[in-house]
Amino acid sequence: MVPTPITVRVPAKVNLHLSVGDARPDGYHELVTVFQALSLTDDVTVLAADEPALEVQGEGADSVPTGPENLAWKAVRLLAERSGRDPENPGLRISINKGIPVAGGMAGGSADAAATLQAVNQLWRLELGRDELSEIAAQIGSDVPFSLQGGTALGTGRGESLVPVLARHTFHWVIALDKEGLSTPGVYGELDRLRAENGNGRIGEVEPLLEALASGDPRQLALLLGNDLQAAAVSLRPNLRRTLRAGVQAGALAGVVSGSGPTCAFLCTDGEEAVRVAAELSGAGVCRTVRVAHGPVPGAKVLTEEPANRPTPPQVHA
Ligand SMILES: C[C@](O)(CO)[C@H](O)COP(=O)(O)OP(=O)(O)OC[C@H]1O[C@@H](n2ccc(N)nc2=O)[C@H](O)[C@@H]1O
Ligand SMILES: Nc1ncnc2c1ncn2[C@@H]1O[C@H](COP(=O)(O)OP(=O)(O)OP(=O)(O)O)[C@@H](O)[C@H]1O
Repeated sequence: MVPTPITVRVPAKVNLHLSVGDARPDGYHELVTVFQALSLTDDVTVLAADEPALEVQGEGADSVPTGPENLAWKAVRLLAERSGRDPENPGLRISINKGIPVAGGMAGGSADAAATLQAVNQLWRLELGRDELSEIAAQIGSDVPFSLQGGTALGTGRGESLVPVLARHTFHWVIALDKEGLSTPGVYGELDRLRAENGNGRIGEVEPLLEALASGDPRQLALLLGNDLQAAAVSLRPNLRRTLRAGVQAGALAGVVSGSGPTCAFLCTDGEEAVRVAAELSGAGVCRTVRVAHGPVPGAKVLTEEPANRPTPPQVHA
């Protein structure tokens, strides 16, 4: 019997706190970060097929590679090797429906890799547990374990070592997408360059932010959002300064560049206020598109409903 296709929904992430240490000998930077999974999602469907194929639809689909460099194929190769299948001909077709901005600092490719791990684990009945999947996820990329786990988590090492964090209540966000993406290694490289030139501007300790998350008060959390990569992203994309200012002028409590950027995330007092801020920011003409989102949401999850029933995320075109 041909197994039924498996669809997994997987969230974007924002780093509420991203403290970047020095570059390590392996080229990675030591991080202390707090991830939150947001309600912008990709759906990844995996089904058995004679010829391997990968198709991408949705937000930014044209700029996503469909060949072996797609992180979803990397996930398949690792699971095939582990289960004694041919990594070059795994007998799978993958279909990705993107709602997460591509190259936006929201872990879009990592999300698809995490979703593929979940889907193929189920399709091939591998019965790999959470820890095993997490260990494979870390071989794909630093953000992939968090895409599997979701929620709110403290990440250390290169970001792959996770512990869940208590976050009371739901937080409401406005997400401003820029015209083009930024390269993650390029932004880390720019931070190294800026630090060599100007010394070590670093955000503070993570503990006050963890307390704000536990209190559930968005006003307290807003004061503590911070990202060491922000200066580097702004240096490479100076228009982000204007976007960050415009979000706060529109009524957000605070704004921060998401991960390596160029997406900016604005924290708002509640859901209604987020919709209002999104409309105003959209009218300011500083970014390509504005979305509203909330978090935390769960990590990669097999969908029991039909993907056709997927709710359309609220979207405001700038
Ligand atoms: C910016 C963040 O999104 C914040 O969560 C992540 O640090 C990036 O995670 P990612 O996209 O999964 O990154 P990876 O695929 O693991 O690494 C891509 C490149 O980013 C840089 N990189 C990544 C993670 C890290 N802790 N230090 C780094 O310097 C390295 O140049 C690396 O070659
Ligand atoms: N499934 C995928 N979806 C999107 N991009 C992918 C995928 N697989 C590989 N890529 C490549 O990865 C690059 C970065 O895309 P991605 O959307 O993961 O960036 P990002 O969100 O900035 O990543 P991160 O926040 O993890 O640093 C893209 O330009 C694309 O070439």
